[in-house]
Amino acid sequence: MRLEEYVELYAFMEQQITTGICVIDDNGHVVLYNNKMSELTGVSREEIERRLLNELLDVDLGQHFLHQVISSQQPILHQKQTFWNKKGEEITIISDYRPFTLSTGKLLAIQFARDITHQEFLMDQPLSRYGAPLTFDIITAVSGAMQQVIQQAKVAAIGRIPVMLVGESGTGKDMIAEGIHHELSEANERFITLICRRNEEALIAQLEKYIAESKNYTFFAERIEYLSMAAQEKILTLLNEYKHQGHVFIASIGTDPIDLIATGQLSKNLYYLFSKLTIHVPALRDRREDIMPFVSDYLARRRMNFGVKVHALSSEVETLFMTYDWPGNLKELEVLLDDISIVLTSEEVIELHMLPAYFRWKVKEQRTETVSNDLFTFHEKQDLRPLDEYMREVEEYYIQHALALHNGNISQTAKTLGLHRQGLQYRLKRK
Ligand SMILES: Nc1ncnc2c1ncn2[C@@H]1O[C@H](COP(=O)(O)OP(=O)(O)OP(=O)(O)O)[C@@H](O)[C@H]1O
Repeated sequence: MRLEEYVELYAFMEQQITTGICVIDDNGHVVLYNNKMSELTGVSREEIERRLLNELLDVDLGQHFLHQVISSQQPILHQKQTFWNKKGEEITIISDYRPFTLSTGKLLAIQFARDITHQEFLMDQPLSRYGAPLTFDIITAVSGAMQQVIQQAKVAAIGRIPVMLVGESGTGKDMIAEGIHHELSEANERFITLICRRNEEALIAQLEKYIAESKNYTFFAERIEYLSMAAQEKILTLLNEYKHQGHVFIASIGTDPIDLIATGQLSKNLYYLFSKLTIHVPALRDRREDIMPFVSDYLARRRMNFGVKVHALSSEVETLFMTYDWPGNLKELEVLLDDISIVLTSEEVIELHMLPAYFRWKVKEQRTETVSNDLFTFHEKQDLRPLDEYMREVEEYYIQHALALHNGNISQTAKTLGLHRQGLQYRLKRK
């Protein structure tokens, strides 16, 4: 085939393929953007070509990764992202980012984005970030309190007892529920998460479908207090109706069940049905011994999956981690480590200046008197960070504050901040 014919064919294929493709050059300009990518982001090709990617996209479609690939010349694979595109649609993709050098020496980075929005919607549970079944071995449980949690969870698994997991957000109740599923005396067909924060009609339909099957399932109703009373009563009826089948039922709540019942957020009868065994999962601040083992485990996974060298925290960072209160528990620690590691290449130790500004602010807020100013002043060149990165951290901090002042009410917060509700939701979720 002649070169021109090949180019013609290539152009056709590039626009027909169902993988989103975005290519940037080493100046951050978008040099190729196919139809599928436009469909995913809601931004037209004409709008985007020859412009700077981060100028155009309110959508963080992995600019960090594209820039990182250009500078490191190393591929980054299998990155899952959920975002709201310009048309307000929730999209989930899995991307590979690869470097490419043209014969002219020009450096490019290519993103290949696989659209898994539909599968994600149909899936009963979020993709496990461990890439392996979530057994008890994966859970960090060095502290006596967590060892006891695992012990109780194993008893529940052996006896196939309904369990209520009680604990703050981010303590890993979902992992314990899945751990129980993998430890069952006789294996169940599947672990099905009923996400109570989403559409409750869909949730009831999902439960109705599976519960009537002859196969045995493990149902995990995550944060059951988010359901309306009517939905809770419906679940209760279904569970009673099928209680003689071999299904296993687990539920979680975020706070004390007695308070939830008193405030009308939790059905007393549903609570009794689940709480043959109630397991309290302690907050991270009450089991600080689990912090460093979790960090070591996280860094080991990072080294294995991304080929980075990081293996430790500096003593200042370790002290900070051990004294901070972690209101978002292990999930907060994990997200922070994600944010730090995304920019790591050859560094071996995480130093104080690598901590994102939003985290320094949070620490400062918690302990205004005790924290040294060093955390917030940028007097060394190495403390400076790219402006867009810094501004995003400021933005996140500001939004979190505004939300707290509005008691978590998204509509009111969005109004105060002059954003559409969807825009605020996108900003909250892109973390
Ligand atoms: N003990 C743990 N060991 C390892 N990872 C943990 C542990 N606890 C939490 N994590 C991390 O935090 C995530 C769980 O956080 P998640 O917010 O889902 O917890 P949760 O208690 O189920 O919260 P929610 O009440 O919001 O449903 C896991 O995906 C895991 O990555």
